[in-house]
Amino acid sequence: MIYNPTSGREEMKKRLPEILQRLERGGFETSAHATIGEGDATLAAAEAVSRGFDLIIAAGGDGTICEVVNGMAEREGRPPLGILPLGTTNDFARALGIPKNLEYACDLIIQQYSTSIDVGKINNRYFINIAGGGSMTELTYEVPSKLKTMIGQLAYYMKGLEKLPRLKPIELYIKAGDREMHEEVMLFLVGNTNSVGGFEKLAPEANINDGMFDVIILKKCNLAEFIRIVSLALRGEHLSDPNLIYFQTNHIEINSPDYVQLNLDGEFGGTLPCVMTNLQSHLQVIVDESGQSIYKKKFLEALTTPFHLKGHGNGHDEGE
Ligand SMILES: Nc1ncnc2c1ncn2[C@@H]1O[C@H](COP(=O)(O)OP(=O)(O)OP(=O)(O)O)[C@@H](O)[C@H]1O
Repeated sequence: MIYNPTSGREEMKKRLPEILQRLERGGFETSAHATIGEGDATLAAAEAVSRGFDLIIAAGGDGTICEVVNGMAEREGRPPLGILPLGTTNDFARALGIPKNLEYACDLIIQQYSTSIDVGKINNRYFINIAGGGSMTELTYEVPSKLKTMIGQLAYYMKGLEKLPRLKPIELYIKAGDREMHEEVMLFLVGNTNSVGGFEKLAPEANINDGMFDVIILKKCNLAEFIRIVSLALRGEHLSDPNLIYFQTNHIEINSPDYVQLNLDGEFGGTLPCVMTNLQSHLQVIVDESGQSIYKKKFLEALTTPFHLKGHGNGHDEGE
């Protein structure tokens, strides 16, 4: 297990022994590595593959999972990946239906049912959820970790509000299949899953193993339009808006005369130009076999079992 002790609200600092014990009880012999800073999860994952571990668990936010995937993606004989979501938003875990409750997420890993997922390759790096650039996309790595520890998701909204008055368009040259574009845009997002930045309906058509990226480009607009489109996106009603360009592709090249930073799964990922290719079904990831999260199942069980009330059982509250 490769875990980031600083992810989200730093839960792993307290819960490591309990989590390892749960996995051991589930039949695993475990070894844990605490990351010490940027890039460490990538090195640890590459080493875990060469040492022949049967399973690698990434415990952290999307940034940590992405670093782990970067250590595994190129290696032959890579084992499946398990996820313990510990970040602030956990878009990737949400897209795969992996519960945020750590006990349930461990139980899922113990079941060891895996499915293959697409991985995005961008220049010489990899992403699992999203690559993007332009206004607001740098927000995810500008929010200080301490602030996220203290106030969670709210830290992103605060930073977003602070940046709103300084929105600026960028000039992009885009090539994807037969499509060639030259546009002034506010931002571009290349998604691998349907869940981005806590917006669960941003790319409703996205499928985790269809071999396709979902590309969303917001054309140059003013502040009022920007806010209107963000609120439409929250409801999943944004795709037909004339300010948006939306298409699917498995390969895209983006260039710009401007200095444009790239955001890969919530972390800084270099600058444009970039070439992105979708590596279909490249990685095995442990998910819920029935497609319904254990958390949801237990919740539904609790609703439909008349005597599943407080004081019944061992008194240990496993709910979220
Ligand atoms: N020991 C450490 N101390 C400080 N930073 C670390 C440490 N280990 C890893 N990191 C950094 O943490 C970042 C990844 O954080 P991660 O995405 O897991 O959590 P988060 O940022 O709290 O969650 P979210 O992305 O949902 O907001 C990477 O930039 C990585 O370099």
